[in-house]
Amino acid sequence: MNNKMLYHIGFSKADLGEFPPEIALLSGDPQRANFIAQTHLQNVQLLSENRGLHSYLGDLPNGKKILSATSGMGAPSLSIVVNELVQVGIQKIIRIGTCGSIQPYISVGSIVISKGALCRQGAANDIAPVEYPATADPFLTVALVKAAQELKIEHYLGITASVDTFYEGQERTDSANPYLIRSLNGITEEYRRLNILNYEMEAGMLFKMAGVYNFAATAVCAVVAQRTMSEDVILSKKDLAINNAILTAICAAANI
Ligand SMILES: O=P(O)(O)O[C@H]1O[C@H](CO)[C@@H](O)[C@H]1O
Ligand SMILES: O=c1cc[nH]c(=O)[nH]1
Repeated sequence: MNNKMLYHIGFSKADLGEFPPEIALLSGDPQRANFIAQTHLQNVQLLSENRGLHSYLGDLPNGKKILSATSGMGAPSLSIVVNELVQVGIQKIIRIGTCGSIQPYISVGSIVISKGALCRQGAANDIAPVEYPATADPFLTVALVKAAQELKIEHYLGITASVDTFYEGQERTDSANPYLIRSLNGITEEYRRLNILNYEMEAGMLFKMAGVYNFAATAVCAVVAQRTMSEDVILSKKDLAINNAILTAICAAANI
């Protein structure tokens, strides 16, 4: 570890000041990283906007330093960002994402906290063998659950399916691709029966990296689609769901 500027995230350890943060809140969407910083942090400093990977340094209301950063979409982009965040000293990562529920009882607007992931992500095989477990840090995960309980936010704790594609990999047929390969036909129903709660595209990679690099990670995702009913993202409830995930992560971060 040194003070070199990291090529993709666009800042160095030295930019994090005398008391650098241990925790990063990691959003797929740069606008979410910005919103978290502007709405929930104090003394906010923009670190970089390189390649749309917006990163902000700020303080939680209790004074704890924290990063709000962007992973981009999918495992390859997340792997680059997380590698560089660890190089600048980050030791705990909470992914704040969006997801599609695949269980009929998990509605849009609620949140899913991942205790582990089925990792169907090609890039993750560069980190560890396919059999390597993609598990969340138990302490960070319990902190998320306690926060959701305290805030009275509807939440579900369980296993997430992390896949590489939003359309084919999540068995969407309302797309430009007229053909879904046979191995993906029926995959959502199979996962539903295997007690998997939701689809998203980063947690599995994050959890495998955490195991191999030896940092702590967890994930909370806003439910923005209900895949037992429709393939669509429900835009009218998206902000509510995302706010629920953010509030939960901020409260948990203050307590870890
Ligand atoms: O909202 P984010 O954090 O990007 O997460 C989800 O949204 C994207 C797809 O729309 C994927 O990155 C998926 O994991
Ligand atoms: O259905 C969804 C919604 C958000 N993100 C996903 O990956 N899938």
